[in-house]
Amino acid sequence: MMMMGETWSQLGSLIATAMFLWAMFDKYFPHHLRSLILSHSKKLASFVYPYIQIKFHEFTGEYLKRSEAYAAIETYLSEKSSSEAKSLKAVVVKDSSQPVQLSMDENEEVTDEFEGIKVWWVVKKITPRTQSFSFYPEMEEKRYYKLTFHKSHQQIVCGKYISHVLQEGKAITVRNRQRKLCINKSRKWSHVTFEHPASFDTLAMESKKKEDIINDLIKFSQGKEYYAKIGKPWKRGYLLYGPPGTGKSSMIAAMANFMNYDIYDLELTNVKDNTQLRRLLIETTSKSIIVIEDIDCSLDLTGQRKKKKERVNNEEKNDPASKMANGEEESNSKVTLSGLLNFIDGLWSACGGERIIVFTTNYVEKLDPALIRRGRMDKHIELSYCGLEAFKVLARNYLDIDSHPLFVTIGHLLEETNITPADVAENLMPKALNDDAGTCLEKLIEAIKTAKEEAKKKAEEEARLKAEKEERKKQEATQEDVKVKSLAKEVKENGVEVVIDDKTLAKEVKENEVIA
Ligand SMILES: Nc1ncnc2c1ncn2[C@@H]1O[C@H](COP(=O)(O)OP(=O)(O)OP(=O)(O)O)[C@@H](O)[C@H]1O
Ligand SMILES: [Mg+2]
Repeated sequence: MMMMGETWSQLGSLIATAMFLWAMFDKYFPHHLRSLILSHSKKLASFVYPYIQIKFHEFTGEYLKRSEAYAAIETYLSEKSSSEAKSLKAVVVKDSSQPVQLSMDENEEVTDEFEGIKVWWVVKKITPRTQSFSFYPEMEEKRYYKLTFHKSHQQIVCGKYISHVLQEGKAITVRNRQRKLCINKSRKWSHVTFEHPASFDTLAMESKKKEDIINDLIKFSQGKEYYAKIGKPWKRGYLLYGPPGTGKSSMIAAMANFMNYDIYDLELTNVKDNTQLRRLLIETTSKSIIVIEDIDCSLDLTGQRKKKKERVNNEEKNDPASKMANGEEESNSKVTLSGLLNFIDGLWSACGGERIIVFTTNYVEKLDPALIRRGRMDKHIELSYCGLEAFKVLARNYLDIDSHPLFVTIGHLLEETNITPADVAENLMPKALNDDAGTCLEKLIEAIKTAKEEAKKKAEEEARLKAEKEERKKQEATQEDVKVKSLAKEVKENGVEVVIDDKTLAKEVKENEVIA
């Protein structure tokens, strides 16, 4: 069967040849007569062949780079090709969840419709006339897509349809691509396929909070024009904070899966200096989440780098965050707070666009306010201990149940106890083959009771230590008071009339002691 677009195309070529022959007779015709004939012949051609053709070549430019438009068209047409074209070609696609993409073979034609307009696509190949050796034989064979449409639709096709094809082709590529989890070991990013199964459905937290985050992400992903309008780079910062095991890392994975983004897990201690940090940033692609986990532990980001000894005070000695911030963690990094701030919202951070930056921390109060102020970290999300609503999500995930008589007891216990979703999840996992939901819930109840008991003991112990400390302070104060009074008495007895209040005297006595 003769193809519609092809028939017109051949007719067009015929007319073009005729026009060429006319032009060859150029010199035999006087100028005014020649232009008259040409103008009429064009009208005739347009009347007989009222179609326009546009070619999209596979390789373009000086360095014969594969055209993005060609690739987008190929992807866009791949679904239509597999249902319409009789001869197909398998194209291997890198980093895609569909590693083989079917595309139409040479001279195959597919039809497409857009706003009631019919267009025809055909793929053509030009083989070079001279047979010469080439390092890139695939570039020697010049392929192109030819789009044919009626000239009355030129405005819609050139204005809307082509950009629709290119956008949709790119969107399909993004949808099908395998997402990456990138890590910075040395100066460069290396990546593995990102396959974390977490989703907002499996994330245990209050539904209102979850909805709020999802809406925020949707708004961000649709905000290209909005960000351009308000003159801000298209990026958003999230600060996730809360105790260990409350789901901060799981939330990042859920965000990446929801947005279909890559993850760049930035290990600041592996970054040599601010210049390297900037370079790593430039190498990130758009549609990605840049993560800095445990930002409080990553580096000393206090701005002014104080001496270690100055900063350590006794109360902080056992705190893991301060241990690392004080340089007990081995790191040769010279990344500074200002370098990091520049990374987040300096000029370089705007290249690429559509990026989310996430910081996580267990100790939000230890972070420099400049680092997490709104505008830099736009949304602060607290992930906290497990409540009844979060527990129900975990029960559905782990036990496939939405209700159970024991839920009431668990609800009461969770109200009184601080237990992380990680601990709840661990206790919900069946330990033996014949463990049913009831058994798992009972085990969880035991675990919460134990946690409650431990917390009570810990609180009692802390209260005891506090009381002891206060008692010690009181005793010290009394001793000092006695000392001051006896000194005052001594001064009086020795006949020296001193009018001095106790506090000033105590201060003087103390200072004298120090000098001695
Ligand atoms: N909110 C949650 N919803 C679902 N699962 C959770 C949640 N919180 C914790 N978990 C479970 O506990 C495990 C540990 O959680 P996750 O690594 O996300 O905690 P985190 O807050 O990042 O902890 P850390 O501060 O130690 O990095 C997860 O693999 C997941 O199975
Ligand atoms: Mg984590």
